[in-house]
Amino acid sequence: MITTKQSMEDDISDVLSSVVEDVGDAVNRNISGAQILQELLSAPWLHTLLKIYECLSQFQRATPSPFLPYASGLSFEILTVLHRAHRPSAEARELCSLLSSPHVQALLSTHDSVAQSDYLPVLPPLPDELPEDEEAVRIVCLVKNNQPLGATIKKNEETGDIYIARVIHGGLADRSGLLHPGDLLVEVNGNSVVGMEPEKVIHILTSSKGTILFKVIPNSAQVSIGQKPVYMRAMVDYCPLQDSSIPCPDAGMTFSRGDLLEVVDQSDGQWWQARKLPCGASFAGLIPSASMLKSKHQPSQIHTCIRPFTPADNEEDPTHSEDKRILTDLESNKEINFDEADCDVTDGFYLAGFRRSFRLWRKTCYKKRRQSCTSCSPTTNALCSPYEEVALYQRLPQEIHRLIILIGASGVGVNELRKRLIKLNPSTFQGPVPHTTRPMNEGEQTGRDYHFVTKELFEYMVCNHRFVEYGENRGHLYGTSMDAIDEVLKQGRMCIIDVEPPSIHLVRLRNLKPYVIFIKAPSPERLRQTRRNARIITNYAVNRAFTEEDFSELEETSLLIEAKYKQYFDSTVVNEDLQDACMQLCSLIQQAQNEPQWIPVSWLPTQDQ
Ligand SMILES: Nc1ncnc2c1ncn2[C@@H]1O[C@H](COP(=O)(O)OP(=O)(O)OP(=O)(O)O)[C@@H](O)[C@H]1O
Repeated sequence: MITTKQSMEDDISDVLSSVVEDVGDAVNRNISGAQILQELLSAPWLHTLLKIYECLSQFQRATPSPFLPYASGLSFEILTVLHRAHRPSAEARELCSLLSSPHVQALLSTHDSVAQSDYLPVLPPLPDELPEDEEAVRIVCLVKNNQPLGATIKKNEETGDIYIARVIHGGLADRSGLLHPGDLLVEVNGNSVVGMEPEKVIHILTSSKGTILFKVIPNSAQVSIGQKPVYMRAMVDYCPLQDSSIPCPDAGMTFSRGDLLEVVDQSDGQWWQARKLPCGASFAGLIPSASMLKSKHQPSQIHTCIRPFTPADNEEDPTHSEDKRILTDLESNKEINFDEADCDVTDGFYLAGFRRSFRLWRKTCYKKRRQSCTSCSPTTNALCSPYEEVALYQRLPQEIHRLIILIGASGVGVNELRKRLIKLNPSTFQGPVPHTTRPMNEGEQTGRDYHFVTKELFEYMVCNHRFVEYGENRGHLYGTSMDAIDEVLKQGRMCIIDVEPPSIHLVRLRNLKPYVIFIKAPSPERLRQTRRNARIITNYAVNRAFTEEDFSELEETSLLIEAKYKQYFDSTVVNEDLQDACMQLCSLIQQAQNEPQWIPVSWLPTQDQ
């Protein structure tokens, strides 16, 4: 019967072909309507459909079945025979090496598992006495692998009941879909757990091997809402092992400032579940919620200045009161005017912001800086929100470029790198023209060398928060203004600035969307090797070689900046070889401008923009 049916299906297209033929004959005999039927039946789509149908029926009939369920055994036998051979041929040796390779053996073993339908571990039989009401109790059988179970339990002290407190996202319990927070645990592996201490239950769980059988009463109020992950940048460090309030330290996740976290569960007001990105772990870990973490971290007491404080900072600047300021050029042993140009022109483009006078105000003691240490410290700011919600953002071609900020310890090479970048492509990269209250020198132009302004105007700009940074040196004020940055960006160029780390938060603005690159000092040995012929500018001398004290201070400051501000860094470049560092910077900047990057959600364009 089946055979007849199959052969009928086989021949169905032949039958149809003959129908077409017959209809063709009918057309020849001028039978009405036959023409239409013929066109229909000879349509290519109908033939394609029939072909597919035939293929499917053929596949259904020829269900593949294993020729031999024990391919590994056969391979073993062959290998034994080959090993026994006295003088095996080249082919036999090749076969021997093929069959003993781990890949082939794994393949054969997989073949055998499939052939024997050995997909799952054999589960123990369900208990005989199942209650009538199936909904009342759920029997859950989980097969333990090397992963933790991924669930925490808690005890109701009044009733002695043990509940599932939390199911870790992506863990074994979560993937089973059978255990949920609030489920009442009745038995584990046949042991009643009612009234038992949670530690004892955990002991049963950890000491069980293979399968674990749970009897639970499902939480009837349970609502499973699939939460959309939220992405956060950690602004503080966290270690669950040092946190006595965490309900289960083993389930906790360590993170440090700057880490990107994918928060997958925020249903608990105190403990969230998150994964660190880029994602290595398949399951999440417990982290304190923002409010919880905030309550743990009280703002730190003292603001540490980033440059180590030296005794010289306490001394009055000897040149401060002098009208004519002098520096010594150690190479030529000459006294030089401190306002002497240290400028450059490349391809007709003027390199602004590299004047000695401008760079020197930063080197004056911190007491003369016009920033208040407490208000400028981003640490206090960061502690206000231990997580910063972020989202992927890609700049659109019509948008202005993101502001590029280089951060680094004094002397690490920030100015050198910035200058090299601008020289490399002056029509793309540019620095902002600084403001100063010092008088204009001969040959200088306002808006090119500096924006020369009156003290009153400078102070007015300060009051209106127009400066990213400003300071005083030898009686004159110097600063980098927001307007100067905007000017570069509006010209369609990429603005590259370097700021002192405490000023980062002042430029973390939606319109600038800064991309911060930390210029890191290389290892102590490489630092000394590479800077053998380098020259630095200090408060009293230009072109002075690095001293051992300079190197130590640079290393210390570099570490300090990294430790304190890394949550603001989008990337890091180690300035070992200048050319390499410059190339790395170029590629990072291109990525920042043209590829998706994580930015705070508060910087994302709003709908009306
Ligand atoms: N990778 C490097 N290899 C060798 N020399 C370097 C390297 N990077 C920078 N230098 C040299 O080190 C000296 C100091 O660099 P630079 O003036 O750029 O420091 P800086 O970080 O801008 O410091 P400051 O903020 O104090 O001005 C310069 O002579 C510079 O050419």
